[in-house]
Amino acid sequence: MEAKEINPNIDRTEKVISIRGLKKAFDDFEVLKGVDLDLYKGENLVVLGRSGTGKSVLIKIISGLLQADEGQVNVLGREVGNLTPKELDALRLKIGFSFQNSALYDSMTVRENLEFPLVRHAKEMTEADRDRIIRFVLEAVGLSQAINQMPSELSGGQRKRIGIARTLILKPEIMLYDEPTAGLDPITSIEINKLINEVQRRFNTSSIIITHDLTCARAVGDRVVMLLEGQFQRQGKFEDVFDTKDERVKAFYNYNFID
Ligand SMILES: Nc1ncnc2c1ncn2[C@@H]1O[C@H](COP(=O)(O)OP(=O)(O)OP(=O)(O)O)[C@@H](O)[C@H]1O
Repeated sequence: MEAKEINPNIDRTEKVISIRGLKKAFDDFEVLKGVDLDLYKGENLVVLGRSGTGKSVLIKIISGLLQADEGQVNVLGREVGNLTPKELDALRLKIGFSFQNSALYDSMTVRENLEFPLVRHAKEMTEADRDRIIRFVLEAVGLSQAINQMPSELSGGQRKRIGIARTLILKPEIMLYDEPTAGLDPITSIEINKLINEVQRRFNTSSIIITHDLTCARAVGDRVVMLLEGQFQRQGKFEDVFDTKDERVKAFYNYNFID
């Protein structure tokens, strides 16, 4: 897979997420030991790390699903830890989550799955507008023909696309992708990587992509950071992150390309 052509439209004067000194422990197990992180407007930032290093904990804290023990977590100009539940709900509407399992409702058609967030959060919208937006996001993910299908009739890659369409429907400013290529074959993974880049360009989103798939990291990351032992040890362009004598980083790279 080709390396990412860095998005020329990144605005490095505007941070959509800014984290300083973030710490999080569960009982006496310190998962995040003082993490600093900035996400710039229009940027795709990949967070790499082995299983259990705290990548999911990080995005749960960003979205207010978990409380930090220490540190500042600023998202779209708001300090997440200080928000009321109502303010947090409003902030979350600006964040699109693409979950590992796509989180579709199996008993609803694709159209109904996409309609669901609009019915909940854009109650005043006319049916014609809803229909137009549903068709627009389906076209954006390349699945216009699936509108009346059930999720069970779709492949893993197609379900992932519908999951992404459902997050796009509320026009998020930030996208959080949790292991977007997990469980997908290599060709479908490449298609999802392309889609992540298309979403970035077309919807002008800023994204955090958490993954341990180096092909994905290389294909979608304008910048890559590596979470190791509770801190970001390396950051930069994909090639720079792995241009190191650090055995832990080299082991991660070699393991990924073992097969
Ligand atoms: N609510 C919780 N209570 C207790 N421990 C937790 C909780 N959430 C996460 N952990 C622990 O924090 C550590 C980091 O978990 P996390 O899910 O963030 O890992 P990850 O890097 O996303 O890994 P994976 O790639 O496997 O999803 C793990 O050891 C996990 O057991």
